[in-house]
Amino acid sequence: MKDKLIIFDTTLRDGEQSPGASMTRDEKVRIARALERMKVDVIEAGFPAASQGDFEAVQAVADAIKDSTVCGLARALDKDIDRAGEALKGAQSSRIHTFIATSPIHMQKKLNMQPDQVIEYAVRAVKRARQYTDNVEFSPEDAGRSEEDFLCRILEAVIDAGARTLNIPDTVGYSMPQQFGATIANLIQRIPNSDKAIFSVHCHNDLGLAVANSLSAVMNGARQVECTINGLGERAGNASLEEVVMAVRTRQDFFGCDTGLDAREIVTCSKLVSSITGFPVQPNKAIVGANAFAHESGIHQDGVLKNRETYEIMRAEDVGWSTNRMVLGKHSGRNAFKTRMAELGVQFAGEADLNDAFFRFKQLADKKHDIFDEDLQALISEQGFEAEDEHIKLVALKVCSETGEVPNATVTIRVDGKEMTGCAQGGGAVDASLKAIESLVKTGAILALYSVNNITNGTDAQGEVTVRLENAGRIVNGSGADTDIVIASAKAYINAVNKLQSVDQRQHPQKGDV
Ligand SMILES: CC(=O)SCCNC(=O)CCNC(=O)[C@H](O)C(C)(C)COP(=O)(O)OP(=O)(O)OC[C@H]1O[C@@H](n2cnc3c(N)ncnc32)[C@H](O)[C@@H]1OP(=O)(O)O
Ligand SMILES: CC(C)C(=O)C(=O)O
Repeated sequence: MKDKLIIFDTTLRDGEQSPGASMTRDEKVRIARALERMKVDVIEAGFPAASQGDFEAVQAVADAIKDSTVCGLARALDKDIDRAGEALKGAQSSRIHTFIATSPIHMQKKLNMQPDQVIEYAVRAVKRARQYTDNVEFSPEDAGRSEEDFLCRILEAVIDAGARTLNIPDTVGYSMPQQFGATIANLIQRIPNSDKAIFSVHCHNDLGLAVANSLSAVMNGARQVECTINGLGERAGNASLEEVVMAVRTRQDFFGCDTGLDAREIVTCSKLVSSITGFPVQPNKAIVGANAFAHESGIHQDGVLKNRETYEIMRAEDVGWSTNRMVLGKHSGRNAFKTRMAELGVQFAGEADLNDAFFRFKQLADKKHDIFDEDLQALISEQGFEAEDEHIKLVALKVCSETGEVPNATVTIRVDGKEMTGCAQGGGAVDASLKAIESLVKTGAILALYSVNNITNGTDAQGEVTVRLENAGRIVNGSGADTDIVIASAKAYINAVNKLQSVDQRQHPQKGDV
């Protein structure tokens, strides 16, 4: 039977201490419910003495949550502890978390207390908290910069006073993983009554080491980790819940313990916290970033298509993504391209067809950062147009358009292998270009419709132009796509002319007709 690692989520308390991340009572309840669905063991809902609003928020979370323990933070002061005790009255299972700083700098400069006085405050606070609940947690704040001997003294005293969880905070993110792990191991070994309490850690990310320090502590006997969704928290944040949980789960061989969390709720929780706080999740964030399970490069995509585990150590579905993603871009290869096309219902007749489409795809990918399904569909439908009786082809297009001047277009087309060039002016670059083409093909058709859709978003998006030509009762639609709207328009017009003339050819075949 594996050891259980308790997950103590402090998104609603330390997470809320991120400048700009404060939450209303109802928002806290919504997040708490999501955490409960994820089977988080302890939810630290706030600091009831901080304000009437936070008192009510903790009270509301305590009333709403049934399966997780609800915790409130309190300084080592009677008034704070009484406030926490009151706020948690309605909880099915409650915990009071009381703390006082133990580092020389905090004791001298902040608290203005002697070490013995700090121990007195701590013991008194734990005893008072025990009047409200058996479940009392004590934290020696700034333990990362505290003397180990003093930590041993104060922790032994608070265990005797009734604390059942001893949380060792690296309050300013100063510790190094090996050193922090050694501290945890030493405390467990040196404190005579340490077996009566669970050791916990609470690491900050000032040097980007919050998760590493937490995991090092787990390796050395800590059995509770305090963490937040998306790593939210004071300054650079706390250890990120999703990273801790998935590291321990993915490397059970290494840690020998696991959490009881339903990790499939992680992504939902992450999105909820991000939307409520307005803190976006960076795309390359482990586990919950948009790119965490996305592959763009051909070699990786090919590997993943052959066997997912070549480049994935977790399954996207196991943390709540619907699936992993193959992102098509300029680094992609044929295997991924063909697979995505098959998913879109496109089968290639043979290797030559695939190569042709793939070549056009790479050309597009060089022009455009993100290739979406719509881009691929446009690519294929264009390929379809070319396969039709396309005896007119666009060779070159030059447009002159400047303020105060009438736009001018020069177009070269190839008609049955013969190049011809024409010029025209127009009301705009598109108008001039279509008139220049018409001056060469002379369909006499009416332009019945012209529409532009940006296939995807962004200024480098592909534009898809549709034109409708009418001539002597015949109607054809043509379309063309390009990152340049004027070129897309010219392609669409020529596509429509090709269709028109192929209809003409079928009805009135005339050799050499343009
Ligand atoms: C590391 C952490 O994350 S700890 C949690 C941090 N979170 C917060 O501070 C958010 C909630 N805080 C608040 O709303 C306010 O700071 C309150 C209501 C708690 C206190 O407000 P105020 O009474 O105006 O005090 P203020 O914040 O200016 O100063 C803190 C006081 O608490 C004392 N104090 C700090 N920590 C503790 C402690 N653990 N136990 C006892 N006293 C403490 C300080 O020495 C200082 O006392 P002083 O005013 O006698 O010098
Ligand atoms: C209250 C304690 C656990 C804390 O938030 C810290 O030390 O960072």
